[in-house]
Parts: sequence; structure tokens; C-alpha cells
Amino acid sequence: MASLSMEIATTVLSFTCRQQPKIPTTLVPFFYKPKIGNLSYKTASYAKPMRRFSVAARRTASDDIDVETKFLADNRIPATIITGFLGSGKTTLLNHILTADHGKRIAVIENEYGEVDIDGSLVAAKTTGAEDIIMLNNGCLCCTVRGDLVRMISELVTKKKGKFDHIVIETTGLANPAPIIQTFYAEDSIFNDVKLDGVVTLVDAKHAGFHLDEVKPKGVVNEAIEQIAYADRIIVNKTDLVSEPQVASLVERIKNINRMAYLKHTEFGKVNLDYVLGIGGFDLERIESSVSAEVEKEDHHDHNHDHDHDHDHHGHEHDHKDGQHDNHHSHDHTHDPGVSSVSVVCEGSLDLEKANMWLGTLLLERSEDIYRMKGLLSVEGMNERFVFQGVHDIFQGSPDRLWGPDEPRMNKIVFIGKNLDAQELEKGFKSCLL
Ligand SMILES: Nc1nc2c(ncn2[C@@H]2O[C@H](COP(=O)(O)OP(=O)(O)OP(=O)(O)O)[C@@H](O)[C@H]2O)c(=O)[nH]1
Repeated sequence: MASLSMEIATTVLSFTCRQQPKIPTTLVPFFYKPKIGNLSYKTASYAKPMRRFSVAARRTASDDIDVETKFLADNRIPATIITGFLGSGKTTLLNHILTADHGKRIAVIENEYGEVDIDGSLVAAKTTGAEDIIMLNNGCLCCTVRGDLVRMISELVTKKKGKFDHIVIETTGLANPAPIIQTFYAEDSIFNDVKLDGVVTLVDAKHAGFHLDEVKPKGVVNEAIEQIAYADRIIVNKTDLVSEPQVASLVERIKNINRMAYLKHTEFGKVNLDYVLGIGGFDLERIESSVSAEVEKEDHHDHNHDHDHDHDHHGHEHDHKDGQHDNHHSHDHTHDPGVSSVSVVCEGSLDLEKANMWLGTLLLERSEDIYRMKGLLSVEGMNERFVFQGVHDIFQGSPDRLWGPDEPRMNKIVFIGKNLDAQELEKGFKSCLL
């Protein structure tokens, strides 16, 4: 049978099917890396660069239906960003990580404004001896000291490689995670050795409501909302200070912003360490679990009305009838007019050119508003599923495993972003189906 090559050139999904020689058995995901100078989040300057996706992923659709598709082993050092509003419990969580028995050697980069007593704030560091603790206290990581972050990670990697297993970065309470996330893709010196493992966001159960409600001047981001929107894991902390209904109502608000992240309630940041470390929030091979979990959570809610404390969610708009599954559905969480999650689930196969045009145009026009997205696609002519993830205009995608012979060709995409129109996204997506 014919083999397929996917080549990503300009814009986004420029798939080109063509004949290729026989089978590579591993996959190299392609990615787009914007220039660091273009990363200024608050301006539009990075939103419309010339894009170029460098590496083509290649895989056969062949007589080898039983050949397992494998991603190349990723031996880069994982890095976790801990963020959350002022006083939400970031350092408390960090202390918990440093004192827990996980056998990992952790290098810590802590970003604080002004002079900080490191031993005072990171009590655990003294007793357990984190491999390295670096303070960045001359500004905020997401604004003025991003260059310092790059330098510090590069130094850690060159001077201390082999001496630590994981990097944990604690941001200031006012940080916007986007530019920090983008740093991991924009700098070769980081990208080649360090991979972003996940964004963990602490939410103060008592005060978060005020911060989420805060109306900012036009063009100024509400950090509390942004920190939730970019998260892979959300920890609603300080639940000892509020009632259960208060927690439930806060969780509902959080889920309206970000339905892709997992969520737990805690006191003093006490979570299992595998909830925050080694989560693969940006890994293509874990896309399926993210998008499927999101969709399952929706279905679980829609039809069972059973509320799990860890993944709690409540009323939102439905566009399918009770008890029935339409193959095409999207969910619009419009309670918060600003930042919300939209998922599109749809059976069928996509026309390559149309899909490329739609997604390419969407990202060219809306990349500033699309904070994160993950998807799993069925493309006509490809025997593999196509998985992708993106943060603004950083886009990574790759063919993944082969579709099973009787497996429904179910497409799933989840967007988290600003002013998302669920109907429009669903319509656009469906127009690409054959
Ligand atoms: N009651 C209660 N207090 C908590 C909890 N978690 C943390 N705290 C306390 O809240 C205060 C702030 O916690 P930190 O861990 O320093 O919060 P942070 O997010 O690092 O704070 P900033 O760096 O100032 O943004 C400390 O006094 C903690 O002991 C909790 O679950 N319940």
C-alpha cells in the first residue's frame, strides 16, 4: 500500500500526501517555534509571524497494520511550572514536593519580587536539600526576567546535568504563564534539553472569587483567569477556610474557564506527587487522555448527574438531547464571557486541504485568543490518527497510532481561549469533513 508523508510547511496543517519509500517505524513530531523576540504576550506582534513547521512526520499506511507506532523516546529533563495567585499556596506546595518521598532530585527556580529570605519561604529546602535553588527576584518571570530564566535553565543543564531529575519553577503570584510556557519552545538552548512537563495552578478557595471577578482595564489580562486557563492541573487549596458549597461554586467557575485540566481540592497543597510531577501535559502521546477525559467528563455530567469531587462540574449549555448522543456536538461554556473552554467532537474524516485551510486560518487570525488547544483527528487518506497540541501560535502535531479496523473515526478537539464561539468553531470544523 501507499505510504504517507505529512509535511507541514507555512501556516498550520499543510498536509501533503505523497508516495514515500518504505516505513520508518518511529515518529518525529513537528513543531513550530516562534522567535523569542516575538513572544510579547500583550501585543499583537507575535500573533502573525511567518510560520514554518520544520520537521515532517512520516509514517506508512501499509501492510503493517499491527506495527505499533512509537514516539521517539524523550529523554529531556522535565520542568513543571507552579503558578497561582498571590498567597494561594505555591510555596506550600513546593515545600510539600521537596519533602515528599519520591526519589526525584529537584532543581528549583523560585521567582519572587524583591528580596526574599529563601530559607524562610522554602523551609523544606534546608532539610531535604533540593539539588539547587535559584532565586529570581529582580522582576517577574513572565515580563522582565525571562532572559534570566533562559540563562538559568541553560546553566543548570550545562553545569549540573545528571545531578537532578526535574526542574520546578515557582512563578510570582502575578505572573501570566503564557510567556513562560513559550520560552520552552522558543529557545533552542532550553528546548533541546528540557521539556515542559506541565503547568500546575494553585487556586485560593477563599479569595479566588474576588480575583476572578476583578475587572481589568482594557488590554490588561486578569492573571487569576490566565493562570487557570493554561493549567494542566488545578489545585483548589485552602478548602479548610470555606464551606463545601463555596468550593463547589468556585469549581464551577474554574471549569467554565478550563475543562481540560484535572482538578483537586486540598488543604496545604497536600496532593499525591504524581498529580503534579511527570504529567506530560504537553506530550503528544498523551493527547488522547486529555481530550477523551474532557469529553468523558462532559458525558458523565450530562447523563449521570453524578459529581466527582476531583473533577467536579456543573450546568452548562448542551446542544444534544438528553440521553442521546449526536455524533456532532460542541460545548459552549458561556457563563464567563472572557476565557472559556470549547470542545468539538465529531465522527468522520477530514478533507486534508479544507482542514489545513480552516485550522491555518483560525490560528493566523485567532492565535492570540487561543490559549491552549489539543486535538485528535481523522484525516482522509491517513491510516493513523493525527494528534496535536498548541499554545497560541506554537503548534505541535504528529501522526500517532493506526486507527483500528473497526474503530469509529472520532475527531476530538478542545480549545481554551478568549471569546471563543462554540457554534462557529463547530461549524468550521464540520465544514472540513468529507
Ligand atoms: N488555612 C490555610 N492556610 C494555608 C493553606 N495553604 C497555605 N496556607 C498558608 O497561606 C499562606 C500563603 O501560602 P504560600 O504557600 O506562601 O502562598 P504563595 O502562593 O507561595 O504566596 P506568594 O508567594 O506570596 O504568592 C502561608 O501562611 C501558608 O501557610 C491551606 O490550605 N489552608
